Order: sequence, then structure tokens, then C-alpha cells
Amino acid sequence: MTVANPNAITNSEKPSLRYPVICIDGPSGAGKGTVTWRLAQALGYQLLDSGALYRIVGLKAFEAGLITADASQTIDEMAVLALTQSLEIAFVPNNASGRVDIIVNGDAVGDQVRNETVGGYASQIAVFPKVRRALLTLQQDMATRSGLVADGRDMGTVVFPDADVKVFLTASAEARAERRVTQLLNAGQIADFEAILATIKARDDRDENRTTAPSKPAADALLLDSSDLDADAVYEQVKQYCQDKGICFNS
Ligand SMILES: Nc1ncnc2c1ncn2[C@@H]1O[C@H](COP(=O)(O)OP(=O)(O)OP(=O)(O)O)[C@@H](O)[C@H]1O
Ligand SMILES: Nc1ccn([C@@H]2O[C@H](COP(=O)(O)O)[C@@H](O)[C@H]2O)c(=O)n1
Repeated sequence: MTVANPNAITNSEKPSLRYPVICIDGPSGAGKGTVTWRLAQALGYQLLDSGALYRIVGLKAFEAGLITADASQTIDEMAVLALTQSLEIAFVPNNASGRVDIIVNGDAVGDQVRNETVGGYASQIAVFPKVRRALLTLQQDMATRSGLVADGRDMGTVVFPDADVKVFLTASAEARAERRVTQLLNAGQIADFEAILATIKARDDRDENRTTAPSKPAADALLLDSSDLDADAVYEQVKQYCQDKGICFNS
């Protein structure tokens, strides 16, 4: 028989060290990465780019011949899971690019994951519950060391359901495609608006209609449509919302 120690602290009474978590969810091109970076910089918080995790797995699955560009193919979920479990992924903030650099098994991955083709691979493997589960702890652990701003599709619904702030940032598919066109043209690349729009809509459809962790606003999220807002206006609105929720900014 176990005798209760009257001086023991029970689990429910233990003071738990908890850092603030801000979730920025929404579809591709809504401006999540932009506002996430600015918030993390302003607050001195870590940044979780969860899309990068799915992009890495998607790219590696493609390179391993587990998936192709044909989204209607049958994929071996267990093989993608094994591949996911073999990857050691780390993020390093990069002030020059305003994003995080991704290190996989000790090697920097570079910008090769940041294109629509790899976004498509990511959304193919993102439907698998076992793969999502394998990436869960890594994401949640990032909130145990400091404050965190997390960018994704299911940050507020699944990964951090108790987050202090949840924002679902969206914009029309046309506005998002236009942003991609501008981004590509600025990088000296060719951009076809109609092709980009079609890819964005196909990815939205897959992300919103999958069974596990579909892209959707948490019940307690602020919905913000950025179609007619520039990046500064989005930042100011999200910052104000964070302050309303008790997050302190020094500047
Ligand atoms: N409010 C805005 N108005 C116009 N352009 C914006 C706005 N916010 C971000 N952008 C630009 O749109 C592009 C996409 O932004 P960003 O990468 O932040 O989106 P995202 O939601 O993180 O996309 P993804 O999920 O695909 O990573 C970038 O070129 C960015 O500079
Ligand atoms: N929390 C997340 C984040 C991303 N995904 C999937 O990855 C794709 C790429 O994401 P980006 O944010 O980098 O564009 C995205 O289309 C999703 O399929 C996810 O499932 N959950």
C-alpha cells in the first residue's frame, strides 16, 4: 500500500514553467511567415516554421522515390514514416532572408524546399497521421525553452491547443497567387499567374479536406483576411491582438 506524503506536491499543484505561444495558421501565401518572423524578432521568441518540416519530408520522400508529382498516386505511409524518423531537423534563424535556415542530418538544406513543387510534395505526405505524429514532439518541444511563434496549418488546433494567441491569417487565392508572382519575378524567375493559382487551389483543397489535422481556424482564433492589407498593417493588427491577450512588446 502506498501512504500519501502530506508534504508532497501533487502533479496538479506543481508549478509548471510555461512560455508564451503564438500560433499563426493559414493557407499558403497568406503572409504567415512574414508576420511570424517579425513577431519572433520583436519578442525575442523562437520561431517554428512547421511547413518547412513537411517540405523537408516531402522533398526527401521524392528523392527516395516514395512519391512523384502525381498527387493521385498511392503512397506507402510506413515508408514515409521510416524516412521521417531517420531525419534530424534543426532550425537556425537567418536575419538576411527573414526566415529560418533548415539543417537536416547536419547539412543545410537551402532554398530548394521553398518552391511550389516541394509545397505540393509536402501536402501529399502531410495527409498521413503517422507522419504528423512523428513530427509532433519536435514541434511541441520548441515551446519548452522560450516563447514561441509557430507558423503552420494546425498550430492552434492540434500542436498547441492551449496557445496564448491564435491567429488564422488568410487571403483570397488570387491575392496569394499575385504575391507569389511578385516574389518569383523579384527573384528573376518566370511566373505564370494561372498556373500558380491552380497549384495554390489544389494545395488548399488537399490541406483543408484531409481527415487528420485539416487546415482550419481554431474555435478561439482571430480570423484576419490580409487580401487588402499590406504586411505592415497585418503585423500591426496581430501585434495589437497579442497585446490584448497579455503579450508584452518592448518596442
Ligand atoms: N500582407 C501582404 N501583402 C502583400 N504581400 C505580402 C503580405 N504578406 C506577405 N507578403 C508577401 O507574400 C509572399 C508570401 O508571404 P509568406 O511567405 O509570408 O506567406 P506564407 O503564408 O508563409 O506562405 P507559405 O505557407 O507558402 O510559406 C512573400 O513574398 C511576402 O513578402
Ligand atoms: N502545420 C503544417 C504546416 C504545413 N503543412 C503542410 O506542408 C505544406 C507546406 O507548408 P508551407 O506553410 O511551407 O506552405 C502545406 O501545404 C501543408 O500540406 C501541414 O500539413 N501542417
